[in-house]
Amino acid sequence: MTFQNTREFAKQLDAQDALNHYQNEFIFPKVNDKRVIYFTGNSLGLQPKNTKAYVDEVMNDWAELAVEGHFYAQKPWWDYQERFAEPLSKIVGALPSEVTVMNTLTVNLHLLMVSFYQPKGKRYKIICEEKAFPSDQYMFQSQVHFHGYKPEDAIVEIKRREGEHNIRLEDVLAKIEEVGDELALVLIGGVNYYTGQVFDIKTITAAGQKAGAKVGWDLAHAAGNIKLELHDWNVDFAAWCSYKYMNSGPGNASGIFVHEKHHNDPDLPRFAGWWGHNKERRFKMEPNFDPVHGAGGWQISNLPVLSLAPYLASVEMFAEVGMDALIAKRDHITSYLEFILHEIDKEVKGNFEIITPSNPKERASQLSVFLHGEGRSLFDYLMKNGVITDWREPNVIRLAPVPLYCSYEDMYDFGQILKKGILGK
Ligand SMILES: Cc1ncc(COP(=O)(O)O)c(C=O)c1O
Ligand SMILES: Nc1c(O)cccc1C(=O)C[C@H](N)C(=O)O
Repeated sequence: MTFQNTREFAKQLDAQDALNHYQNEFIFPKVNDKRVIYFTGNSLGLQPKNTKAYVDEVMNDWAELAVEGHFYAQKPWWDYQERFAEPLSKIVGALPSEVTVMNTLTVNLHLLMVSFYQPKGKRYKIICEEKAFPSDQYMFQSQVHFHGYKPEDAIVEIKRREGEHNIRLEDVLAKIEEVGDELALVLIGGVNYYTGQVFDIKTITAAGQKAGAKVGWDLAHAAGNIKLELHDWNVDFAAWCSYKYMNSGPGNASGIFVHEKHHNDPDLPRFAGWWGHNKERRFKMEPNFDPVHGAGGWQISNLPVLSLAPYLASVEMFAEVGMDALIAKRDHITSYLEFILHEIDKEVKGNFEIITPSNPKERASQLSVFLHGEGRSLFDYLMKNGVITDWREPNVIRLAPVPLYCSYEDMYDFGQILKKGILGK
């Protein structure tokens, strides 16, 4: 399709967009009395209008039933997490028994590393991506320390080549081969938070496992954003947060995936708690731990139902929309945004550099743009004029045109505001 940088054209695309009406299901902040153009769903998704009803339901049940709500609430609290199995398994391409919701992302990755990072003899190294999200870097450092290794020896980063912004698949595979029988774990962000690069999860997982390692994924920027087939790709484990593309609210609960092949492994260590104990016998208060079969066996504490309520509202919306429809719009609107950026760049004789891969197979709902020659004042101008984006040092803005609530007209409007911000200076 040949794109045009006009309002009429953008409106035409909106009129043809089957997901366009979903923007009415969300609450947008306002700037200058106008709803904002929201590009930061990769950091914190917008609040869906129906979320409040899910939270109110728990609040009302708590008020009316108090402790009895565990068993007699409209959605009883004691097995509230089971409502996620079906819809969430579809979002991440898993069997229902392979997923559950609990804790928060970094905590879950630590807990999964208890099971899947078991350094022994010469096999103790972890491969991760260079400049992983800082929380992951701190996690790797503290995990290898905990096991008595030195981070500079045990953590192997896959580097970008000189002058390149993204990591090449061939370099990941070469590094796995090079580390070989010293490799205990590969753990990478499925979508890089800074560049938006999507990794080839299937190929990397197979290569890591061929080298004798376990392979896990941090799917913070992937869940609800890219097509995942975690079961078929034979991924050992994964975890994600729910507050970005899945719109569940600040700091909210995480999801985990543990492949079926590990469900009956008696030698797998894990940190246990009563919510991972045999569901039928949980309240018998027995002394010996008998894990729930499946990912549920990794649960520890009873559930933060108030934080799961918005997440449940979200997964039900995703089940209704379906990942295929979301992804079709995601690719189209991201390409339209890319086109707008190129057009404005020409008009202002600028020097924008989109550091996200241009190949649609290697990117999802994010374009990260190096604004050479521009400073933070441009970002401030955008924010003051109703474009919510984020700024990452040295001068990259990240733009996530989330398909559930961004419109093509938003992309056009953004281009006009950007142009004014640059030429008006
Ligand atoms: C890739 C990645 N990993 C980990 C985190 C940290 O998540 P949390 O604070 O929920 O543990 C984030 C975002 O905050 C992230 O983008
Ligand atoms: N969770 C966040 C927060 O509480 C404050 C600021 C940012 C965040 C984020 O989630 C950042 C996000 N992981 C990122 O990709 O930058």
